[in-house]
Amino acid sequence: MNVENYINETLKDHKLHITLIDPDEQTPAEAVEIAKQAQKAKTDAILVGGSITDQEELDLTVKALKENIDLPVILFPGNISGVSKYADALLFMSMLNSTNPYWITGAQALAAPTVKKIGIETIPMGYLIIEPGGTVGWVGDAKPIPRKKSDLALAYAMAAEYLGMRVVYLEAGSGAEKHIPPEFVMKVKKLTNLIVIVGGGIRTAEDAKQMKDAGADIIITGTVVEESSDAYTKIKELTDAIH
Ligand SMILES: CC(C)=CCC/C(C)=C/CC/C(C)=C/CC/C(C)=C/COP(=O)(O)OP(=O)(O)O
Ligand SMILES: O=P(O)(O)OC[C@@H](O)CO
Ligand SMILES: [Mg+2]
Repeated sequence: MNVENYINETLKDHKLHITLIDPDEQTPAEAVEIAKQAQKAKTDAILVGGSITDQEELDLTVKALKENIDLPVILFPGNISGVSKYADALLFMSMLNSTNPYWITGAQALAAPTVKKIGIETIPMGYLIIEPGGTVGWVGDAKPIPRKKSDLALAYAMAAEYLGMRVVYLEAGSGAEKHIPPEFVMKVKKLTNLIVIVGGGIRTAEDAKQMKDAGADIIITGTVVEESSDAYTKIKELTDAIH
């Protein structure tokens, strides 16, 4: 299965909700339980990654997910340790507004030979950090885009498209108090042909609907599910708003 085709085909019918699982937050068995609930609640794929990733834990988690669920498993690498041969695809991402070349092209070069060896599908993606930016912004030495400066995000997104990327991820940071302003999504959607992913601080059906109405193609949630005692009900609330 080609994951990018799956995304594009699904988009002909509805916008996507993707459940983010951080392999460092639970055991592989617990990750499978969450993913099963997410699948039952009709999430469209599972994203696996975190700002700090132990490669062995990642492999065990991805392997367990692939053996037990029927959804695409996509890697969201926080560093070169975020690559696993068991996944279906890898977001081959560059943090375009980092101040440190390591996060723009360095990690990518270091990971490339491994990516080639395992032959995993890669999806070229521009990763943009918007205020507050959270742990990811701190780890990635980002210069977060101010919440009032959506034009800056648009300019970076247009550059991402001209560089040949097919996806842009507008990130407020995991657990952000507020998700990104809808205006960011509207502008990028209107003036590029990129698949627009949004994440960070999306917690409720209302949040998700606001992002969907602004034009987001893929809505990612991680923290709400980590914090919820009933993953199924929480994800169902989100997928109902998005689909
Ligand atoms: C292409 C390859 C192999 C690597 C690129 C690596 C890059 C550019 C990383 C950017 C910087 C970074 C730290 C990204 C992390 C993205 C991510 C997986 C976030 C999700 O993690 P959560 O678990 O939600 O967040 P916390 O870790 O903050 O809990
Ligand atoms: O954990 P949340 O706030 O859902 O954020 C998800 C993702 O955008 C983090 O990289
Ligand atoms: Mg985490």
